[in-house]
Amino acid sequence: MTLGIVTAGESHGPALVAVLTGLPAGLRLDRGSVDADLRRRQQGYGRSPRQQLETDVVEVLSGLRHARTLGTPLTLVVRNADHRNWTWGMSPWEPEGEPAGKGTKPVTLPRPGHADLAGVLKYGHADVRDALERASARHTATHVAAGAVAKALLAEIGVTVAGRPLEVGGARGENGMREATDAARKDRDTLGGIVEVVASGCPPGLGSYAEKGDRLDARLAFALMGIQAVKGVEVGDGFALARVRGSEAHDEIDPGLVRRTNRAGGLEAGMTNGEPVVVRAAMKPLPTLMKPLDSVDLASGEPSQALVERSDVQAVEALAVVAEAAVAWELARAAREKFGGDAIEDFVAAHRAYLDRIQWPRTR
Ligand SMILES: Cc1cc2nc3c(=O)[nH]c(=O)nc-3n(C[C@H](O)[C@H](O)[C@H](O)COP(=O)(O)O)c2cc1C
Ligand SMILES: C=C(O[C@@H]1CC(C(=O)O)=C[C@@H](OP(=O)(O)O)[C@H]1O)C(=O)O
Repeated sequence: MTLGIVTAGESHGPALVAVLTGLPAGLRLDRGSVDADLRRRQQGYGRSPRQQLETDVVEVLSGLRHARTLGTPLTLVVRNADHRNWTWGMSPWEPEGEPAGKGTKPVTLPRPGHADLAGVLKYGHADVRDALERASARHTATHVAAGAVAKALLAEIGVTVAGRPLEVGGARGENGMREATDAARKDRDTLGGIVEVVASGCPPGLGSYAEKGDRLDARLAFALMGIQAVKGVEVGDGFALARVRGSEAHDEIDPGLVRRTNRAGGLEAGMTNGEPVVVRAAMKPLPTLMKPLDSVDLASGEPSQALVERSDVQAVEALAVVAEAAVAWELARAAREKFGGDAIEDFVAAHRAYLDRIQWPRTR
């Protein structure tokens, strides 16, 4: 038994969709909690005016009745309010009438750092928009909705997951991050940053060392690296561990099987070890600059400048929410693999029986 997800949808198309499989029946979902996470993802200092156009809320098309899962595919939809400005430009069928609104002219000025150049070459598109629409991080909205479902499942076994921004453009602290954002906006530039996600309450033994695809550290890295603009992932003390000795790197074990430190970020040999899971993700500066970078016009082959669109100056707070959802999803997937069950009661009972077997948590 495992969780599966397929998402679809373009940034300015009618809607974004996620189909989730492998959920147990009887899991209670709270619409307000899903919408609250969608709202958190839209917030953050430095977001684009697009966020004023959108009020992301979840719609459910299947798999849920009276707020309880049916154990069948759960279909989540988040509509794009901005689509009303793109009905001609993003029409799924041959557009009718005269070109109107946005997206009517082909984009031929690829932005360094975005999907634009490799996307048109790979798929044979004449219009960069055909690549950027799906590459856009807009569809992280559906992953956040899925993450809210995963968090509801994890809550049944006492696991909580929380993401937060640590740095924006090298600056720490709320004021520092805001100042850095304001300075970049003034210079018509963009920033990246670092986020951290901590999951508490995981029992030892989620994930496995059996194959590399089973290793939870590898799966978390994949889940985080799969988010747009994430270029580095760190588990626990990560890169810093490479610079210290073993005596300073590992987490010694005390009676009660607790650790004095958590440099491993709660993961050893691809498994949770009972300590909080701690992972970080590094985001590069966003590719759409108001002061555009040099590029080439694909229509003429002549030197030019990249497409200037509205853009976030930075989206690190949004990334913290998306990364939280990604970690929640991977942990929920590992928990489904370990505890199984068609009904939520079976899942919870299997978790309880496991804790009883390993006598967790241990008392000193
Ligand atoms: C929450 C979020 C918001 C983003 N907003 C923008 C944006 O407004 N402008 C932009 O150029 N890139 C934005 N990006 C990043 C691009 O989607 C990303 O850089 C692009 O798809 C290329 O993929 P890569 O950076 O992973 O190579 C955002 C990413 C995330 C996670
Ligand atoms: C729409 C969202 O993020 C978008 C992600 C994005 C990109 O290139 O990734 C580019 C921008 O799109 P637009 O040009 O429509 O403003 C962001 O606003 C969102 O997060 O909801």
